[in-house]
Amino acid sequence: MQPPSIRFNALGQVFKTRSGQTEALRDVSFDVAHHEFLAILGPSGCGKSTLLRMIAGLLMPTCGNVEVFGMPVTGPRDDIGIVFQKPTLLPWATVEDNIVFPVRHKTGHVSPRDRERAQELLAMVGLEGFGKRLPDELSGGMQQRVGIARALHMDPDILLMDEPFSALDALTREVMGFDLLRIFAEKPKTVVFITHSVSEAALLADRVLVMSGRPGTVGSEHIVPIRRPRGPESMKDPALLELTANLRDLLMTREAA
Ligand SMILES: Nc1ncnc2c1ncn2[C@@H]1O[C@H](COP(=O)(O)OP(=O)(O)OP(=O)(O)O)[C@@H](O)[C@H]1O
Repeated sequence: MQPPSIRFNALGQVFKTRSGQTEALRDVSFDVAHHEFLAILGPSGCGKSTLLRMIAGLLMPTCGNVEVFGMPVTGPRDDIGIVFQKPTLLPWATVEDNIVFPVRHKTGHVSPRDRERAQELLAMVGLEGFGKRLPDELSGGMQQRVGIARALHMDPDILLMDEPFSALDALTREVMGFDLLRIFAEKPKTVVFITHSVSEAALLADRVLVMSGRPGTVGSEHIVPIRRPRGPESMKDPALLELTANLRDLLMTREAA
């Protein structure tokens, strides 16, 4: 069996600010298995984004540690891709140039193969033929697809997604969820996916962590009891509906607390 891709060891995070200190996370321990899709749910401010930033090496924990592939994280790494709530594309660069931006940033040049791969990824995210457009010429959903293609371009082993669909309308969001299922079925990755949508978490993930807070800690974990491949019909699966109802109850209780 493969060792876990990500491991949190008794991790804590205290932010010190001019107005005092905030204990954002306390004693967080969990693993994310190789090619597991883990969704994280939890009340606002319980530290979900903070967890992602620590996996990505953008923030160091104040106690405990986070390991990626068995090594403590000490800084940003190339084998982790990140998709944020907003795609933050360079407005003056074409869609294709945005997708190859990380490789240009890392190596200083872009090869014909890099451009070919950008085209393949555009097709994969449903944007074939849009490579020469500027971001402003695309809808919010299309821009978010470009952000996903950019995160996949360096073929990262781990993909971190922080509420990637929260700025989208409900229908686009649902379509993007099904697209993600297809993309990861073609090319499995270890994914950590933060969302406030219970049904999105249950549809996409192998396992759902529900955090409680604050300080945030792991409240409970739930295996998603439906098989892959998944699609629109999975939304009607009684096991998924039961899990969704349970998660919703849990979150309501936690939000109220
Ligand atoms: N750089 C920072 N400096 C000070 N406090 C911070 C910083 N980053 C996060 N925090 C605090 O840490 C706590 C957790 O924040 P975080 O953004 O991780 O929560 P979250 O669960 O992702 O919230 P949401 O669901 O609303 O996006 C919050 O109380 C936040 O104010």
